[in-house]
Amino acid sequence: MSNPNALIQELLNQHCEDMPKGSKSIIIPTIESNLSILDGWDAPLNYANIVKTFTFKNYHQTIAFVNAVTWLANKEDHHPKICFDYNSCEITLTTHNAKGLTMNDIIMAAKINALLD
Ligand SMILES: C[C@H](O)[C@H](O)[C@H]1CNC2=NC(N)=NC(=O)C2=N1
Repeated sequence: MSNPNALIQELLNQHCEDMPKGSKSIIIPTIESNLSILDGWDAPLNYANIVKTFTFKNYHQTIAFVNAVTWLANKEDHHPKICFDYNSCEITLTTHNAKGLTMNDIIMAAKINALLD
């Protein structure tokens, strides 16, 4: 088994790909092995999506993060659901065109975590 940092770096080196309508979602073992290296991300809804809640000190920090995530989403053309409050932000990733999870969601999760490194 490769070291987690190398696997995360591999994800960070990748970019989201175009997923036409009807694209296949990834299988549960692939989701689980990636989640085991992605700090804080869970698949609570029967692997339909992955979710992580980030917490911050105040609204300035929260919206700076939200702005960074929206910038990344447009750059990668893969758009998460973002719910935020004064000091927290819940990100939900799924691939609408696959009606489930694809590697785009895994890549985005790694890139979102890296925003806070
Ligand atoms: C045409 C465009 O690339 C697609 O509609 C993209 C845009 N962003 C997307 N974001 C997400 N989360 N799922 C998609 O299927 C998706 N499709």
